[in-house]
Amino acid sequence: MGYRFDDLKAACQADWRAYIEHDFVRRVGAGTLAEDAFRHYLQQDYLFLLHFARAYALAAYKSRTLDELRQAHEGLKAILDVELGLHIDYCRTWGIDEDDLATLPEARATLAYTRYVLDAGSRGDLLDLHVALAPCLVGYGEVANWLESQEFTLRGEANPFEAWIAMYASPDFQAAMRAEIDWLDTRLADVSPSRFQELTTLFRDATRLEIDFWQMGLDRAF
Ligand SMILES: Cc1ncc(CN)c(N)n1
Repeated sequence: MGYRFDDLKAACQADWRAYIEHDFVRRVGAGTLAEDAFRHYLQQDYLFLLHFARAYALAAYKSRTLDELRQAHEGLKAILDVELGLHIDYCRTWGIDEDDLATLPEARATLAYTRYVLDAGSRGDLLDLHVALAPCLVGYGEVANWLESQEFTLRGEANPFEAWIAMYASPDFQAAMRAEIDWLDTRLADVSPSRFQELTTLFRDATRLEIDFWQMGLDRAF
């Protein structure tokens, strides 16, 4: 019997729930997050996305087939042309312009998470890299779905974070999340128990670094 993406989540259930249901996320849903905490998060997320674009470029380098190269190219385009573009527009509505973004100091949580993923991808193969990237892509899709299912979530214009939730609940983002899960399900089906343990460590570490990223926003930490 092969492994699936859900087995990775099941192996790190407590960390995964702590990530998806973090206080930062709850306050975004309820519309009660302090504005300066959200602004700090948005600024650091710009730096995060730049490094994640590099991770997709690394996925291209690690590719062995034309299909894998195309997949890496699509991932890179999705970050550069869609998510980063939306992010820059969205930052503007929060009073942060592109020049401010270009000169931001990098917080430790941003540094730790992004370099961890790039290192995991450099040392390992394409599957290691995808597993290290999965909490990012799959996690935010799940955060949006979880918020949409919660009674405390304030919908519509009354919630200052509505557009942020909508971005990750959008059909495009959800489709990208499902495609990533399908790809991981196919790859994980063939791995041995010891390889699955190695991948679980990567997945757990990346999930814990996502938790630190939310906390960095709440604490306005550098
Ligand atoms: C920290 C973080 N993790 C995930 C995502 C969703 N791509 C993001 N924008 N920022």
